[in-house]
Amino acid sequence: MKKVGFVGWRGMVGSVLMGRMLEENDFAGIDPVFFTTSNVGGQGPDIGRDIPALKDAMSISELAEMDAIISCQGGDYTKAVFADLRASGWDGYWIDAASSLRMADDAIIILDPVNLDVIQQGLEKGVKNFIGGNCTVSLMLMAIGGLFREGLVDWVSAQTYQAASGAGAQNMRELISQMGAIRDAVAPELADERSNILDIDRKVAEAMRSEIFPKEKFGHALAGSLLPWIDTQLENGQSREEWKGQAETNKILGRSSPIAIDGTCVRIGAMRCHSQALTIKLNRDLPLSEIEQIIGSANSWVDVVPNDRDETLKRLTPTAVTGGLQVPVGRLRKLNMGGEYLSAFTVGDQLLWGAAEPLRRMLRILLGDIR
Ligand SMILES: NC(=O)C1=CN([C@@H]2O[C@H](COP(=O)(O)OP(=O)(O)OC[C@H]3O[C@@H](n4cnc5c(N)ncnc54)[C@H](OP(=O)(O)O)[C@@H]3O)[C@@H](O)[C@H]2O)C=CC1
Ligand SMILES: N[C@@H](CC(=O)OP(=O)(O)O)C(=O)O
Repeated sequence: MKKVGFVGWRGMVGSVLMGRMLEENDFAGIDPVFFTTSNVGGQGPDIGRDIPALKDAMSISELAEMDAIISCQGGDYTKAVFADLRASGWDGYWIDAASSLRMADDAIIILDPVNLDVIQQGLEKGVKNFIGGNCTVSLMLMAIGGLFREGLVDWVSAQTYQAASGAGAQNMRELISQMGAIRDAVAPELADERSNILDIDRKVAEAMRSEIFPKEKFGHALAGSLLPWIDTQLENGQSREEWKGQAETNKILGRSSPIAIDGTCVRIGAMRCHSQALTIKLNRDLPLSEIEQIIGSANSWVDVVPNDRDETLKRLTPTAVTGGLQVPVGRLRKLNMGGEYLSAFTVGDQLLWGAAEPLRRMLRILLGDIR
């Protein structure tokens, strides 16, 4: 029985992880120990069997008793304990949803349907740090990993439509509050079918620009609008989210000669699904049917949606995809620029493949259940 410590299990990503682990009976093969930063001695989650009281997530000696630790607690927590834990001589497996350790030389970014070979080679070499990738990058690779696997990609430009969940649980709540505030600002006019739409529009804009509009978390109106900047500003003009596209994709794929990936990352008012419009420069002019076959056979979750209006609107939206592991990719067509220029649109649940799912699967890899 492997002792596995869980930190951050009651947060948003952690709760999704717990739900998936229960669905997949992942607790059966391990001896789980739950940690907390706020409620030492309290009750852990209901996993259908007795578990010890919550342990102190800041205690290096208690963490050091674990064979593996899965953290969904966030980057600040990782920065606070990881170095001290390793310095104490702890040699267990560290599996983390936070970005802090992703680009470290002694860490592998985990997305096993795409890079199981890289993970296995790392394990053979003694790598002990396995970090979940950025949600946008992971979902892009789940969608078009087949094209990378076949060596067909010259470059990718990704224009993203990212959900509120990527900014955190409180931001999801704020998005809904913003929607409510907009509706409340024009409730009488909406109830009157004869009211003037331009009056409604003016009142909505006034409400969204007003001082009392709920925007503490996002800093701006997201509902009824969009925010074309995610994460911090870099000197080269990219946002950090945009920078992650190339850096993490190439690390996940284990490439020494990087493939160029770039685009504009945009926050929109979806709840937990990130969408992306991809322009892919192929190095060969392959027939679309062959491209669809390569994309669709890359893993068990990618789902090629025919480039048909009704099918697209039924299957390729955040509403259709939310809460599911399938990663649909559609709008596949050659662009006017030429036969090597492919357009695609993909949607994925960023709390599943974008956060929790690679972590639980890494545990299964360590247990020898995924190979
Ligand atoms: N949100 C996302 O889309 C993604 C997030 N990540 C990473 O995962 C980390 C955690 O993200 P996320 O799950 O969104 O963070 P949350 O804020 O939901 O949870 C983090 C921790 O906050 C504490 N907490 C305090 N109040 C509450 C409350 N009311 N309900 C639940 N937990 C509470 C809990 O710690 P305790 O029990 O110890 O008090 C919890 O583990 C991020 O910092 C990021 O590094 C990675 C990929 C995607
Ligand atoms: N930055 C992502 C969410 C996230 O947590 O990313 P990362 O794991 O790279 O910090 C978003 O806002 O949608």
